[in-house]
Amino acid sequence: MSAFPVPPAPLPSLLVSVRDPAEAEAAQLAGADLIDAKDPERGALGALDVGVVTEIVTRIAGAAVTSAVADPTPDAVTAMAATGIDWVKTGLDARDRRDKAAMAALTAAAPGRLIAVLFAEDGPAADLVPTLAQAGFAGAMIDTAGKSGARLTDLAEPEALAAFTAACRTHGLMSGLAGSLRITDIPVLSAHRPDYFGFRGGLCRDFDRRNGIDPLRVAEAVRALRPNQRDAA
Ligand SMILES: O=C[C@H](O)COP(=O)(O)O
Repeated sequence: MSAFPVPPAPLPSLLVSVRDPAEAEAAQLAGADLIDAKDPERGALGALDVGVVTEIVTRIAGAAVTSAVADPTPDAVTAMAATGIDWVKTGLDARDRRDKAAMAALTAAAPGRLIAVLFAEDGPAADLVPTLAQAGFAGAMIDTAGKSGARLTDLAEPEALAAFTAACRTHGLMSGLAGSLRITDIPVLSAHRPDYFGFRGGLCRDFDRRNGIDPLRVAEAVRALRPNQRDAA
């Protein structure tokens, strides 16, 4: 046995998607690690106006890490990066996944700060990770494109998720898992060791992602992520 204890693997962080500064503040105060600006009325990857994102950045004021969705064009990514957000997320659909030049143009618009959002509906993603790393993405996550039916766990086999997060670790990319997750998914999916879990609907009133964030559910998700950690208060 080693004389030195092996440090435990870092626990996944909690990303919560918010639509405005009030939700951002509520989610941060409830313990979210990563505040993600997104318009839930506009599907999986609805970008908010840059003015609203700037207000969210100002309201959070460094109390949590921030991210925001941008449309998949260099101009949109540049504009979102200029808000002062930490990370910019942009979707890569099945066609975008094959276009290396377009990927490089996107990452050049937010060097070191762009996260690729892949969709579970497009199939396994592990094989794409080396290409994403080469194109300059800082991270990659899997989400679901559809937000009214199948969840991540319906669309992706555990082996595919494990291969994806492992490939991200190998290639130095931050990894995330999302897609109509519920708090009860956390213990099961934690086995894949993603860097973060992305939530919206599962932390909203009535589990409807168009409703407001429920801070009690955010706090419950934090407890599920850190079962051995006592509340700070
Ligand atoms: O980035 C994460 C998404 O906002 C997750 O949304 P959802 O939990 O409603 O699928």
